[in-house]
Amino acid sequence: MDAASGSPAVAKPTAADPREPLNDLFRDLDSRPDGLSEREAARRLVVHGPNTLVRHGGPRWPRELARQFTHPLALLLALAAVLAAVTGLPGLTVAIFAVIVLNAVFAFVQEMQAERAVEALAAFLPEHARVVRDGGARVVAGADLVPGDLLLLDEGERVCADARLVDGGLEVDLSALTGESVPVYRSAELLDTSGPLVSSRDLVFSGTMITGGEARAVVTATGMRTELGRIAALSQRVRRDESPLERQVKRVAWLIAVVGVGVAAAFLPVGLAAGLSVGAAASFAIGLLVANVPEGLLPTITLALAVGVRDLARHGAVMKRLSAVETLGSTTVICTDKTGTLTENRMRVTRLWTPGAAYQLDPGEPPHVDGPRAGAPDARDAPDASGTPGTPGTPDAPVPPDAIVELVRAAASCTTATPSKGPDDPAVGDPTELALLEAADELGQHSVAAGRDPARLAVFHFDPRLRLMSTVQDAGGGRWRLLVKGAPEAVLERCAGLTAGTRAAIGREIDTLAGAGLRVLAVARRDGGPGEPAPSDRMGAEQGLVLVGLVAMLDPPRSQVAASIATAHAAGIRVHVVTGDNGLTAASIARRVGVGRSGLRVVTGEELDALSEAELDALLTGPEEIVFARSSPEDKLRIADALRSLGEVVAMTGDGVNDAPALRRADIGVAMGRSGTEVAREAATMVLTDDDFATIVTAVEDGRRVYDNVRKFILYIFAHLLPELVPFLIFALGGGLVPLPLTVMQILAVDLGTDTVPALALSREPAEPGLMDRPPRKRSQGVIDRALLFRAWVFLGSISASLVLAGFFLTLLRAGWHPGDPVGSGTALHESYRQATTTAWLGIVFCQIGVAFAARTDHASLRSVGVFTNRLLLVGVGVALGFAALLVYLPAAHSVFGTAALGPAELATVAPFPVIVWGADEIRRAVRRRRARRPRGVS
Ligand SMILES: Nc1ncnc2c1ncn2[C@@H]1O[C@H](COP(=O)(O)OP(=O)(O)OP(=O)(O)O)[C@@H](O)[C@H]1O
Repeated sequence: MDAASGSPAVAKPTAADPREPLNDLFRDLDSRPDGLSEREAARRLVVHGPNTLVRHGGPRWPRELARQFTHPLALLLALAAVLAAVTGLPGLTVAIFAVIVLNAVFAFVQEMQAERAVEALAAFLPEHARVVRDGGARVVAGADLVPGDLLLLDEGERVCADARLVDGGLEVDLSALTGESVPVYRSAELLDTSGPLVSSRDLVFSGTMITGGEARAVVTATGMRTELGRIAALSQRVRRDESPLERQVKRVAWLIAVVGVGVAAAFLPVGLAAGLSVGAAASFAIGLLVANVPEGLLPTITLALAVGVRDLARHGAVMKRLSAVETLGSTTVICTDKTGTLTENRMRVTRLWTPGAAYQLDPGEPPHVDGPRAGAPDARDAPDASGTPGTPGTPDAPVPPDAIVELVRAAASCTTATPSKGPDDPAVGDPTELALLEAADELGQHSVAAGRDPARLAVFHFDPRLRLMSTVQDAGGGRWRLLVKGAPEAVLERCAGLTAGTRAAIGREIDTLAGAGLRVLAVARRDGGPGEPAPSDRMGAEQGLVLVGLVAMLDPPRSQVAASIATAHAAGIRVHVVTGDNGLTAASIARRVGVGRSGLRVVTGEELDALSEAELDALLTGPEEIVFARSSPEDKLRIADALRSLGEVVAMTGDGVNDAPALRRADIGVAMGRSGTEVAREAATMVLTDDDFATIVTAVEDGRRVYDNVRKFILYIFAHLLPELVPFLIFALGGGLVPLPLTVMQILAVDLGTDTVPALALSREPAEPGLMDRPPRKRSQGVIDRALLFRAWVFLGSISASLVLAGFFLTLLRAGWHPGDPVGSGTALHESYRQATTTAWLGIVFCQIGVAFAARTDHASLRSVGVFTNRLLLVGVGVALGFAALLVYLPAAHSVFGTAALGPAELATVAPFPVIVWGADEIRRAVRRRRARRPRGVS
C-alpha cells in the first residue's frame, strides 16, 4: 500500500529535475548520452516551441504613444499653440507643437525603456548552438534547441538553454543571471542537490557566457522555462500603476501649470500697459505658460523608477510593480523567516539523544550540552575513541550505542528525500531530511536508504501546521511500524507512557540544544502486531507513540546576514523573525546575526493567540525586536496587519502557499525565487532570486536611492523657475524703463534644451553617503516638501535670479545704456540689448550647471561623493554647453532665439556663475551638517 488518507503518495519527481541523478534525468528527458535524432528534435520543437523569450500581450507602444499626446499637460500646451495661432504668431505655434511632439517622443522612449526588460534579456541568447544529432555534431539555430538535446559547449560561446553538464568542465560568467561577473567553475563532476539552482555546480544556464573550458551538456529547459525566461516572465509582470510619488508630483505639476496660466493671463494687461504690442505681450504670456508647464517631470520619474527596477534585478530582487520601489525605501520593519533566509538551509546533524544515551556527531560544532547519562557513552567523553576504518561517526567517536542506532535509523526511515548515490546521482529533497540520511550514513547505517522505500506502506507528508510527518513501514511477519518525526512539542504531546521525570529531562535537553541554535526534531514510533491493519487515517495513526529520541541539527547563518542586520539597524529599520521553528533555536540564531541587540523577546504562536489587539500593538511598539516562534501563516497575517495599522511600512518574507495573504497584506511582500512556491511569488511584490536576507536590505537601499534621486531632479527642474520669472517681473514692474531681459524662445531653450540631459543624469546619481544611516522617511512625508521648495525656489532660485539680472544689466550698462533708453530694432543699443538677453540666458544655463552639482547631494559634501562620479551628468553638462554655444554663435540661431554672439567680457561675467551657485549651496549644506552634529541644547 502506498497510500493513506490525506496525502498518500510518496513524492517522486515527475518532470525532469535538472539535479536528479544523471541516469534518471536522461530517462525523464527521454534522451541518451549520444543525443537526439533530427526527427525527434523536430517533433519536440513542435511540442515545446522555439527556444526564445516571448512577450505576452502583443505590442503596447501604439497605445502608449497615443497616451503621450492626450495627457492633460500636452493638451494644455496644444491650447497654448492654438492661442498663438489665433493671435497671429505662427513661429510660436510651430515651436509649441514641436515641444509637444518632442516631449511625447521623449516620454514615450523613457516609458518604453521600462518595458524593455524582455528584449534586453533576449539579447543574451546566441543565434546558433552546437549539438549532437543523429550521432554527429551539428550547428543549429539557437531557437531550434529542444529539451534532451546534447549541447557542445566551448570557450567564448554563450549558453543557449539551461543544461546539465554530462562531461567536462567550464568557467562561466553568470552575470546575465546574477549580476555577479566573476566567473565560476562548473563541472560534470561537481554535484549540488540543494541550495539555489543557479549555484549548482553541474548546471549551466541560458544567456551565460563561457569564459574557459569545454564540456557536453544535456538541455533541461528551453525558452521561457529557462531561468532567464523565468526572470523575463517575472519582469513582464511588472505592473505599471500610478505610485503615490507620481500622484503627488502630478498634483504639484498641475498646481504649477495653473499658476502658469494665471501668471500668463495676468501678464497680458501688464505687458500692454508697459507699452508692448499685442503680439509681443501675447507671445510672452504664452511663453510663460509653456515654460511653466513641467511636462518632463512625470516621464523622468517613470524612468528613474524603471532604472531602479533594473538595478534591483541585478542585485537579486525582482520587483513586480514599478511603484513599489519608492515604498521599499520607506520600509520601517522587516519581518523575516529564519530557515533559508537568515540561515543557509544546509542542515547537518550534530547530536543524537535518547533518554538513555547521547551521541555527538560533529565535534567541530560542539553545542554546549550536559555530560553523558548513565550508560550513555558521549562521543566527547569517550577516552579511547578508536577511529579505525569503517568506524561510524567521526574518527574520534566511539561505536554508537544501540539506542542511538535505532534513533538514527528511525529518523532516516521517516523521510522522502533521495540521498546521493555517487557523483552522478546527487541528492534530492528537503535539507532537513537529507541531513538525517547523511547522519545514518555516517553511523554506518547505509542500508536505511536502500530499504526505506520497498518497505514503505504509507506516508503522511510533513504538515507545517501539525509540524509532523510519519511513515508506516512493513516490519515483517505481518507487522508494521509507524515512525513519526517532527517538532518536539508536537511529537511529545502524542507520546504515551512518559514519566514526569523523563518529560522534564527531555525538556531540559531540548532547551539546551535549541539554546545553542540547533534545530531539534523528536522521533517516535508505534508498532502494530501481526494481522493488525496498518493505520490509514492520520489522526488515528499519530497517537500513543513511544519516544525514540531527539535529533539536533545545525543550520549555519548566511555569511552576509549579520552585516545586513547591522545596516538595517543603522537605517532605523527593525527586524522581527517570524518562524515555524522553536523559540530558543530561533532566538539563538537571531542573536547570532545581531537581531535584538537592544532587547529580544520571544513570543510563541500560542502566546500570540492569547494577546489582545491592544497588547499586540504594545508589544510591537515596545523597544524590543521579536522572535515569533512556532508561528503559523495566520500569525504572519495578523502581525502584518497590526504593524500596518501602527503606521509601519512592512516588508514580510514568505515562501509557502499559506503565506500568500500575509505577502499581499504587507507593504512589500517578499517571496523566495529559489525555494518558495509559485503562489507566494505571485502574491509578492518582490521576489528574491537568491533567497538571501541581505538582498532585502540592499533593495531597501536601492529604494531609498531612487527616491532621493527623484527629489534631486525635481530640485533641479524647479530651481530655474525664479530666474525665468524675475526678469519678467522686473520688466512688468519697470513701467517701460527696463527692456525684457529674456525672450520666450530663450526660456523654451532652457527648459527643453539645456536642462533635459542633466535632469535625467540626476536620476542616475549613486547613493549619497549616509543614506543608510538615517531613519526611514515617514509614510506621510511628500516627495516635494517645504525644505525642497525652499532650497529650489528661495535659496538656489534667488541666487540664480540675482546673478542672471546682474549679467543682463552689466552688459547693458557697459554699452552705455540708461534706464528708459530705447533698445528696439534699428536703435543704437539694439545689438547690445540682444547681447544682454543672451548673457542673461547663458547666465541661467550656467547657474543650472551649478544647481546640478549642488543637487547631487542633499546633505553630504560634493567631495564625499566625488565630483566626477556621475558620468552622465558630465555628459549632460557637455551637451548643455554645446547647445548654448550653438545658440550664441550660430547666426541661424540668432533670429530664432533673439540671441547675439558674446565677447570675452560677457563670457567672463557668466563664467563664475556655476561655482557661485554650487558654492553657496555647499556652504549651506556644511552649516546644516554642523548644526545636525551639534548636541541639542547647545546654541
Ligand atoms: N521534513 C520535516 N519532517 C518533520 N518535521 C519537520 C520537517 N521540517 C520541519 N519540521 C519541523 O517543523 C517545524 C516547522 O517547520 P517550518 O518549515 O514551518 O519552519 P522552519 O523551517 O523551522 O522555519 P521558517 O519558518 O523560518 O522557515 C520545524 O521547526 C521542525 O521542528
